[in-house]
Order: sequence, then C-alpha cells, then structure tokens
Amino acid sequence: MQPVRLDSLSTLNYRNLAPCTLRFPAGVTGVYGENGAGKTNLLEAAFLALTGLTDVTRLEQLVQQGEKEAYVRADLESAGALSIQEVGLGRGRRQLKVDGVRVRAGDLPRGSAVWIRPEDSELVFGAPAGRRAYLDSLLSRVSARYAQQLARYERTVSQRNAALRGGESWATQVWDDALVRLGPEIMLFRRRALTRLSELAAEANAGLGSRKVLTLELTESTTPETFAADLASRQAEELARGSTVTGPHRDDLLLTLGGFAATEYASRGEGRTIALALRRAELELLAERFGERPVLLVDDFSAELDPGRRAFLLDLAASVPQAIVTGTERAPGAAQTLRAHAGRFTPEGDAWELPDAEVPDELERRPEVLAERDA
Ligand SMILES: Nc1ncnc2c1ncn2[C@@H]1O[C@H](COP(=O)(O)OP(=O)(O)OP(=O)(O)O)[C@@H](O)[C@H]1O
Repeated sequence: MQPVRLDSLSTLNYRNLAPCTLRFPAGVTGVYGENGAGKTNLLEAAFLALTGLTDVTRLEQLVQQGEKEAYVRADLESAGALSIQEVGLGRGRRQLKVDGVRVRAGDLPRGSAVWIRPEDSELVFGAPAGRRAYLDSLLSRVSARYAQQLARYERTVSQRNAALRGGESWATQVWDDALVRLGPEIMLFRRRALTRLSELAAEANAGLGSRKVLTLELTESTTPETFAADLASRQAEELARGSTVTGPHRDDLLLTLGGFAATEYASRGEGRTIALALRRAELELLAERFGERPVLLVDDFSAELDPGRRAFLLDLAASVPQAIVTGTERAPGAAQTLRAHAGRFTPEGDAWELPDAEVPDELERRPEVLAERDA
C-alpha cells in the first residue's frame, strides 16, 4: 500500500504561527515545546492543508488576530504523484486549490490524514451529536455520495424545522418527500460502513490491551422502511416542538464495552482507550478505502499518562509511513525533532527546515489563493 507523504507545510497568518515552511521526512517528526507554543495549531494547519477539512465553524478563528486572511499549503505525494494543495481562509470563506486550479473541498484526497487529539475522549463521554459528527465526517470522507446526500438531508431538516416553527403544517409535506428520499440512503450506508468500522475498532481496542469487547452499533430513531410513517405519525409533536424529531439526524452511535454502554459506565481510562481505538479504526478504514496510508497527526502524546496507551500511540506513529507527534516532551525515536516556541519551530539535529532566507521569499509573494479573492 502506498503512503501519502507530506513533503512540506507552509503557513501564513495561521493562528499564532510565524510564517514558515517546514519539511517533513518519512517516519516520525516529534514536535515538543511548552504549553501554548503552537503545537496543536501546527497539526490543525497540516490537517487542513492535507484534507481541506476543519471542524472550526467560524473560519476567522483560524486567522491570526489582527490579520484578515490566512493561508496554508501542503506539498505532498499522493497516488504516486506530487501535488500542491493550498487553502486560503478569510471571514466565512475558504478557497482551495490543487496545483493552482480551484477545487471544492470534496476534491482533495479525502483519506490523506488522521488526527488524534486528547479531546477525543468526548467522543465517548459527550453528547450523541459528537459521535454522529465523528461517524458522518468519516463516512463523508469514505464516500463523496454520502457527503452530498447528508448535506442535502441536513439542509432539508433545517428548512422543515423553519416551516414547523412557523406552524405551517401544510408546507412540511414538500420537505417530507425530500427527507424520505434522502434519509433511507443515509441510514443504509451507515449500517453497511458500521459493520467494518466496528470490527476494526474492536481489533484496535483489543490491541490496546483491553480485555473487554468493544462494539459499535447505531441507535436509530427510525428505519428506512418506517421513516415515512414515523414522520406522519409524529407531526403534532413536531409542530409543538418546532423540530423534526425522527430521522438519521437523531441517531446515536452506541459504544458498548463488555456489554455496557460506554458513555455511562466506562472509566475515564477505558473511555480514552475507546477513543484511541476509534481513531485507529478510522485510519484503517481510510487506508482500505483509498489504498493509501494516511499521514498520522498525534496531538499531545505526553497528555497520555497511562504507559500502555502512550506506548500504543508511539508504536502506532512508528508503524505508519509518516506521522507528526506533538508533546511537551520529545517523542522517543523520532526521525526529526522540532522544538516549538512562540509559534516557531526549530529543527534539532539534521535541518529539515528550509533556510530562513527562502521562507519570506516564497510567502511574501502574496499567495494567489488570497490575491484572487480581491480581484
Ligand atoms: N487566531 C489566533 N491568532 C493568534 N493566536 C491564536 C489564534 N488562535 C489561537 N491562538 C493562540 O495560539 C497559541 C498556541 O495554541 P496551541 O493550542 O497550538 O498550543 P500548544 O502548543 O498545542 O499548547 P498545549 O501544550 O497547551 O496544548 C495559544 O496561546 C492561542 O491563544
């Protein structure tokens, strides 16, 4: 299986990062430094440049305070070819280019990175919306069709909710037809994908030393067969509440550990292990789907106090073709180590960073992605 290879990452006006171009070798790059140095921001920028994706809803948050626009660029090798992916960000706007040509987010290689974060535990202990978002964002990467149908479905639910809030029961019929067309496809795709995802997560959970079996199931508020009837039968309740109460947007991803619902019964440590298993499963599913090993981004391995899980994270990073691992201490066995300080990254040992002189030269020519927007 071929790897996705991030050759270099450039950023301009991105959060607290100083303008930079960093080069990344194969293997593990360890990034260490004090709290607030910009380590998470670097991984976030790498994830954005590799996939075009961010879970930040207000894009201006990503732009350095006092600036209007930000820019990230990845020079990468995917499917055996070299390409340049650029993302320009402004207030509520995101522009993407591959090799200089404007593209939509779905056109970037969707399986090129996986990001593991300490806050992933929220997938286990948080609200159903977080688990749904995990599943939906993963399946949207696995299938462009799923992403498209889900976006249409979610738009329809918002429009239907607006009609319900306006008390326009007659108007909901239009939206009902669209929901009944889109919903079952979403439910069936989720069911199919979950079979494989559940196997991969169970394997990963066992690999983390857990003796309890992990399962993933959907808790569905309706079924493809009964969706139309369920919508019709709950209309009075929906008008009273002003929202659509049945459909795949209400489903939960039920995680069970040793037969018990993990959200309610798992210990913090077990929850953290499950979250890692889910990310590992994501990595494997994307690799199976696209035939390429994604770049692995591990945020704050040193937050992992349990030696077993620390070792798992470091072994996982060492087992993939390329990983960037951050922490407040050095990641052992890294091919390259960068010291992070106040938004800057200084290589230790062999210099992979481009010489300073080259950096402004490249980034000072205002990236076309940004310049074009003003035209
Ligand atoms: N839009 C922005 N403009 C300027 N600075 C920002 C912006 N967004 C975030 N920051 C700052 O970036 C700094 C670095 O944050 P980051 O989360 O990357 O640190 P970190 O090195 O991962 O720290 P930790 O070890 O605590 O996780 C923070 O001090 C934060 O306030």
